[in-house]
Amino acid sequence: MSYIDMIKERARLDKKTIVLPESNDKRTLLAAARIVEEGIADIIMIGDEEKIMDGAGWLEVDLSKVTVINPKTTPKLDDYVNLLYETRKAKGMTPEKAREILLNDYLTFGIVMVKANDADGMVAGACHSTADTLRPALQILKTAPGVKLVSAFFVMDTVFKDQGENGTFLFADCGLNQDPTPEELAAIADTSSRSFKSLIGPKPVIAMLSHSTKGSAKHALVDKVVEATRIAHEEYPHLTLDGELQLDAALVPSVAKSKAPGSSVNGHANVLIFPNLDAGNIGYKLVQRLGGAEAYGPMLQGIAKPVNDLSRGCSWQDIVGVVALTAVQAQLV
Ligand SMILES: CC(C)(COP(=O)(O)OP(=O)(O)OC[C@H]1O[C@@H](n2cnc3c(N)ncnc32)[C@H](O)[C@@H]1OP(=O)(O)O)[C@@H](O)C(=O)NCCC(=O)NCCS
Ligand SMILES: CC(=O)OP(=O)(O)O
Repeated sequence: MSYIDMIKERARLDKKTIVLPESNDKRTLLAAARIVEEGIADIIMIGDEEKIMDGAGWLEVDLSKVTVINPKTTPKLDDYVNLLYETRKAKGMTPEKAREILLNDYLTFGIVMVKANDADGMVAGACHSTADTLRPALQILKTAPGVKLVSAFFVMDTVFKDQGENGTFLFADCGLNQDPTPEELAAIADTSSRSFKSLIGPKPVIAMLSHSTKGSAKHALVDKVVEATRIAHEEYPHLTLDGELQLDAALVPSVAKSKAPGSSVNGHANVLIFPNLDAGNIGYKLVQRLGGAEAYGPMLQGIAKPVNDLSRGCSWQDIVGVVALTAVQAQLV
């Protein structure tokens, strides 16, 4: 069974309700139909029911089992206005602004539904930038208890079944934190280890990636990863983690032996922590587009409730996968 089929099976065991607010996006409509058909999650779409059903008609898909909420007609609007106002009033939110936002911004509407426990999670980003998708989620849902930093990871299901966890890896941060400090990189390694255990496999082996292996290059960029590795060892001593490592020293045992003898990673990394968002975002797209991997994400970790993003380049199948993963995250909240 493929990785994502296993995740779908887990999602079906305790069905959750996921909001897909981008009801004007064809891939989202196709995904919604498939998700309900396969029993992966119950789906709520936001918008005008007639338009959504017209779209379904054009695409020849059945959305009769999807719940549609229209912000303009829902009796819950006043409750949501109050919730958004209360959550953001210290940041200048007024009841009038909250109403205006909720009537016009379906992403924020979906996030407020999750905050109000009227849905278990949300997936969006097929036709919104990551910044526009994640900003309201961070502002309204905030971090999970005990977590300082939210970060974004991809589940990468590669064709290399003898590597990673049966070919599956976690890559972070590929979507949110642009230039994490050493402390933040160490924290990303820790939350990535937890995400790996909950979604991929029992034994995360974490590589702190760099263009240098164990001092082979000198530069401030290298110093940052060396310091992040030191902090990770100090703060999270239970992790199997090493750095600074080049990608080949992280993934190829023979290269690890020559470049980083004695490394606890030893060429068997299944969690790759990138030094910044340029490396992470370019890295995941290379593995997806030239390496033929399935890429599910950007998934958020460290946020209070599951809200996940998509690439604007996603397929409808990617959306189905991210919804299944979101439903499993929701089972674990
Ligand atoms: C997401 C992003 C827009 C947030 O930055 P921003 O718009 O400047 O927003 P701010 O820094 O003002 O943060 C907004 C809120 O989110 C919170 N926040 C931002 N980043 C956070 C993080 N990593 N963890 C936890 N909270 C965070 C802030 O504390 C702030 O909360 P507050 O308003 O209650 O004080 C920004 O990090 C970004 O653009 N990241 C890159 C996204 C991207 O393009 N990725 C590539 C494609 S995947
Ligand atoms: C994850 C990502 O890169 O998103 P987008 O392609 O939408 O910028």
